[in-house]
Amino acid sequence: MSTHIAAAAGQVAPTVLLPGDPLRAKWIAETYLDDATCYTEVRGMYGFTGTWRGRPVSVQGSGMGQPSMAIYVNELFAEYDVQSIVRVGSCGALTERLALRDVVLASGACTDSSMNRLRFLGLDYAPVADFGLLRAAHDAAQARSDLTAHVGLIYSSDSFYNPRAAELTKPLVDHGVLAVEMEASALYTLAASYGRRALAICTVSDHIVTGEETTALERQETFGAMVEIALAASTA
Ligand SMILES: O=P(O)(O)O[C@H]1O[C@H](CO)[C@@H](O)[C@H]1O
Ligand SMILES: O=c1cc[nH]c(=O)[nH]1
Repeated sequence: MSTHIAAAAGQVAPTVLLPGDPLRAKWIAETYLDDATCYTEVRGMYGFTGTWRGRPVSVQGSGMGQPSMAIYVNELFAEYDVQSIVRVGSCGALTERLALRDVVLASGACTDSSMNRLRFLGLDYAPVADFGLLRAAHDAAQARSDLTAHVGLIYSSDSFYNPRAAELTKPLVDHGVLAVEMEASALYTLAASYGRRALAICTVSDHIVTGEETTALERQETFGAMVEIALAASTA
């Protein structure tokens, strides 16, 4: 086992879906994977491995925010030789171009986090998605008539509650940023540093402009379209 994941060597699949919410991980495993077994419950951050259409797939909770996510992703890449990680998250829409439950395929991620700034000695690094995963996810999304998918930039914030949120997000929105969440930027940077593949797919769970929102149970159990796109893209 690694420091925070109780799996033995070989128990984690090369392809991992990564929701922030460990109960969304459990729901994904129970709903989509065949023969799923739980390989870790450490800190309640569940991880499961099963198969999807005959291909081995794991689903691992990451917790909220880049520091928590980075613990799991570092261990998945370094200790379990994971090759591809697709985050399946929720996000807040920053523009009326998006509607509640739309899906965002994050081509790149801006951030207010100091994690990249420290890694790159103060320089601005541009964390981007793996193009193959992004293209496959876009193809899978385009094949569906039940959702609207957007490809574009998102904002990975260290703060869910920020008294200066409107002031900080305005220039980002003015430069095309679609939505806010809390993990993609560091995920893309870690994938680049390990030479692995990563993509963040997020469903709009709340709308910062209109004030609409989903419930906690809906965020846990009803974002299936995003999961199906992630499974199709990561096993293509
Ligand atoms: O729904 P998840 O995947 O946790 O993602 C979003 O939800 C959490 C905040 O409520 C943050 O982790 C944010 O990135
Ligand atoms: O980080 C997040 C996630 C969902 N919704 C938000 O407003 N922020």
